[in-house]
Amino acid sequence: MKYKVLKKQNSSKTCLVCGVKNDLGLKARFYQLENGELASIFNSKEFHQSYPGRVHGGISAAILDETIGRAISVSDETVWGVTGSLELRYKKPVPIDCDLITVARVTRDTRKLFEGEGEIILPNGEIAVTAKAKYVKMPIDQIADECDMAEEWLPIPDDEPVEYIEIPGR
Ligand SMILES: CCCCCCCC(=O)SCCNC(=O)CCNC(=O)[C@H](O)C(C)(C)COP(=O)(O)OP(=O)(O)OC[C@H]1O[C@@H](n2cnc3c(N)ncnc32)[C@H](O)[C@@H]1OP(=O)(O)O
Repeated sequence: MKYKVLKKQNSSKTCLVCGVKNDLGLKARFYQLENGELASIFNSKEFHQSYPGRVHGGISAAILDETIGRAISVSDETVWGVTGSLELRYKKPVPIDCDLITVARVTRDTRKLFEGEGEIILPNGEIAVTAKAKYVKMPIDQIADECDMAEEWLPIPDDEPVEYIEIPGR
């Protein structure tokens, strides 16, 4: 099924997952969808692998952590949080050299915490990895006290604007 993109989220400069200047990172892009979910897209590279040809489980954990954590911005972009817990189930190998879609949503939102779930979906529609995570809400200046957000948290120029995202298997 195809979903309309309502907004492309900002990215940071150096984050392992979204950092635009981190050449060894995933350079993932994050898109808010019309159905309230958040989708991320990244292309897995050889240097993300564990066994030959297979994305490292820690990389899958990282993309799920960030996609679920960012899903809170769909309803409130002033909320920031740090990961308190992350539980994963690795169901299928995730291949390298592949455009991978991760989709996430918030399942619980309280004054102090939010929880969410998400999955990495393979191009053939199979769900490769699922995760549930819990975040403790925290003001951004408490998470990163010496960070200048105007320099660190940037809109990404849209060379090729993405208007719709097809989520395989739906
Ligand atoms: C939003 C953008 C997406 C970002 C995605 C990526 C995020 C990251 O990678 S962050 C890096 C990894 N995580 C961290 O560095 C966090 C390190 N840990 C900490 O700073 C602290 O342990 C912290 C803030 C999680 C909790 O601090 P603490 O003083 O224990 O909090 P406290 O006020 O006692 O607890 C608040 C609530 O959170 C719950 N909680 C605390 N720690 C955890 C935990 N690890 N897991 C689950 N729940 C927790 C408590 O049970 C409490 O709930 P309740 O009031 O209902 O009992």
